[in-house]
Amino acid sequence: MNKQRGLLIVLSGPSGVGKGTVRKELFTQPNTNYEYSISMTTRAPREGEVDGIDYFFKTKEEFEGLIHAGGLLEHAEFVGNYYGTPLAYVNETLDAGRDVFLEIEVQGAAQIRAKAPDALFIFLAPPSLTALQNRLEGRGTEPADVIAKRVATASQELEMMSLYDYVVENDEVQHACDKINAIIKAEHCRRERVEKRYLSMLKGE
Ligand SMILES: Nc1nc2c(ncn2[C@@H]2O[C@H](COP(=O)(O)OP(=O)(O)O)[C@@H](O)[C@H]2O)c(=O)[nH]1
Ligand SMILES: Nc1ncnc2c1ncn2[C@@H]1O[C@H](COP(=O)(O)OP(=O)(O)O)[C@@H](O)[C@H]1O
Repeated sequence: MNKQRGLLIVLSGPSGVGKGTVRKELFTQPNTNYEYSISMTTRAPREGEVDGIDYFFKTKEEFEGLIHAGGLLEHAEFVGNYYGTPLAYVNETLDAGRDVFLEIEVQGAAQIRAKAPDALFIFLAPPSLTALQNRLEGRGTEPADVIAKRVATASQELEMMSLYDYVVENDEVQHACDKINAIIKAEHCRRERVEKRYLSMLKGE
């Protein structure tokens, strides 16, 4: 029998909710069987960010070239910059039977839902809008006007929550990680059960 294709896991949510923090924590834990897909962006690197680890940093022209060449699974413009997921890496990894973990904003997640409805969609939600604003201010990576734009965008992003398979509140990082791992495990069990049922139906059992 062919190796089962990996599961595409999409973690999304508003800027500042803690997606990056939760994702990094998930990847420090043993027994994570998923691979992180490093995104492309035209945003300038923040202090300490490394090309090829945090993002593949691209010029606007390079990014637009990738869009036209069909090199991205999804892409979106977020507060003045492009962000996108490399298509070849995702397909190759899934075809090799390994799960792929994307950490992206909501417009990109909606594009993936249209193209790959069998992906697993998890929305990371803040305990409150005030907590979200505090986290963005506390991170200190953006000036006040950019924070204001990100908070304004967050209200629209939160409205997309109901389109996701699961909503996980990021109250405490470890708690959010435990919930995400439990969801992924449960999804694998569900898929195995569906496949078994389908195979036995094909065999006429
Ligand atoms: N659509 C899409 N969004 C992405 C991608 N990579 C990152 N993002 C999202 O773009 C938004 C801005 O990212 P960034 O500037 O790094 O800020 P931060 O995530 O708040 O630290 C965040 O919501 C990211 O999750 C991607 O490949 N595609
Ligand atoms: N559960 C949490 N409780 C308190 N602060 C958090 C939590 N998760 C993340 N943070 C903090 O919030 C800020 C934004 O987190 P980050 O991971 O950069 O968000 P995102 O990637 O969604 O934009 C960071 O300063 C981070 O340390």
